[in-house]
Amino acid sequence: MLAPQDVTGVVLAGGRGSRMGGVDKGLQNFNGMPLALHALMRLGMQVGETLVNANRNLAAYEAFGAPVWPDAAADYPGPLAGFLCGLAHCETPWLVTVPCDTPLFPLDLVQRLGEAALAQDAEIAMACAREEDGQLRTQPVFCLLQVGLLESLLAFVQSGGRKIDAWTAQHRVATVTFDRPGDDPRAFFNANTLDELRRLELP
Ligand SMILES: Nc1nc2c(ncn2[C@@H]2O[C@H](COP(=O)(O)OP(=O)(O)OP(=O)(O)O)[C@@H](O)[C@H]2O)c(=O)[nH]1
Ligand SMILES: [Mg+2]
Repeated sequence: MLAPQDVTGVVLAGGRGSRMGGVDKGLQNFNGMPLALHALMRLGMQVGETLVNANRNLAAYEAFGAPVWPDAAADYPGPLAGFLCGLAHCETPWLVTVPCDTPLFPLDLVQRLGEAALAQDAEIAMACAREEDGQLRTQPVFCLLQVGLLESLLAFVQSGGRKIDAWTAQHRVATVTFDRPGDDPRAFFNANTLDELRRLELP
């Protein structure tokens, strides 16, 4: 088993939130608490250290109590910028990423990704789950990464790469499907719009 103290968790909150009208998505309330704080608390139970990657309203994120780091480049190159930021500030052998907009993600996310990574001697473990349309799809923003991948990711992003799957395909990846009896079918539902956010709040 991967020991929680060997893992740093980063909450990805550095996007533009354009489908939400340009608001800072991580600071929008979900059941009365900012989305990114939900993610941070859920992740904090599963790992030794946590970080937040955000590019706006840094003081609001700092109030959550974890270190906050913005992207090194200010041009919003996408979620991989958050992976880079997390790897650059990670002091443990593994980093796990979660987006700020998926507040119901599994409480055993890190444990199951870690088990698969170790069992398959993988450098990366990625979640896979059923979406609202019923289709199973990889969930590339839920990723467990060996910290030594920083150089590889830096080279990929510097050469213009933006797609998570295109980068992870260069490495040994274990895919973990969260589709067991007892798994919450809504665990990976995310909120891209305010409507989706209100719908996620329903029981
Ligand atoms: N650091 C960083 N994170 C990003 C960037 N773009 C997206 N993300 C994060 O990656 C995750 C998935 O991205 P999206 O769901 O597309 O979120 P978003 O980009 O804020 O929203 P849209 O602008 O509507 O696409 C979210 O947790 C975002 O915060 C970026 O340029 N930099
Ligand atoms: Mg986006």
